[in-house]
Amino acid sequence: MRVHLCAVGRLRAGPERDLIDDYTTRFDRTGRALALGPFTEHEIEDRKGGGMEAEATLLERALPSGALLITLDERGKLLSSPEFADHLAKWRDDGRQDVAFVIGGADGIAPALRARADFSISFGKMVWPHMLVRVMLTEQLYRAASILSGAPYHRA
Ligand SMILES: C[S@@+](CC[C@H](N)C(=O)[O-])C[C@H]1O[C@@H](n2cnc3c(N)ncnc32)[C@H](O)[C@@H]1O
Repeated sequence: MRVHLCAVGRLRAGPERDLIDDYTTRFDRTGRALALGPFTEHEIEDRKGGGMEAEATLLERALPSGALLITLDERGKLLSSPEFADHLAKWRDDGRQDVAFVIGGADGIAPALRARADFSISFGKMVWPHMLVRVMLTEQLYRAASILSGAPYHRA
């Protein structure tokens, strides 16, 4: 199952980029034997300042057709890391070819796009900067792959 991240904003070189590259490299390596990955990032940018509606249009365009749509949203579902790993495994075992995680911009994800999500994940009730949410998601993807492979990275 290919894993996509569709996110608002371009992440330049720096600590967040380094962390994401590290976690996604690890995820791809660990996920290969589990039929998880590769990971692909799709960054969108609305240069006209059209807000979350314009961003939603660009995000929709970036979504691979037929992908399972998962939004990252503070109003979403709280999961433990093993539960997240179980969800990934279930989506893969259901025969999904692509799963796309969507992270919004400063104003969040437009309600219409949120409404059509297959699932929504919360990293807690607090609002995090979107670039940090990218880092957290990629770490959790690597952690999930480690859990599913039986590697000792995750200690509950
Ligand atoms: C700065 S936040 C936008 C917050 C905005 N008030 C909203 O209503 O979504 C940018 C993006 O980061 C992600 N995000 C921020 N906090 C999050 C959390 N606690 N759980 C999951 N995703 C979060 C969401 O995708 C959000 O669209």
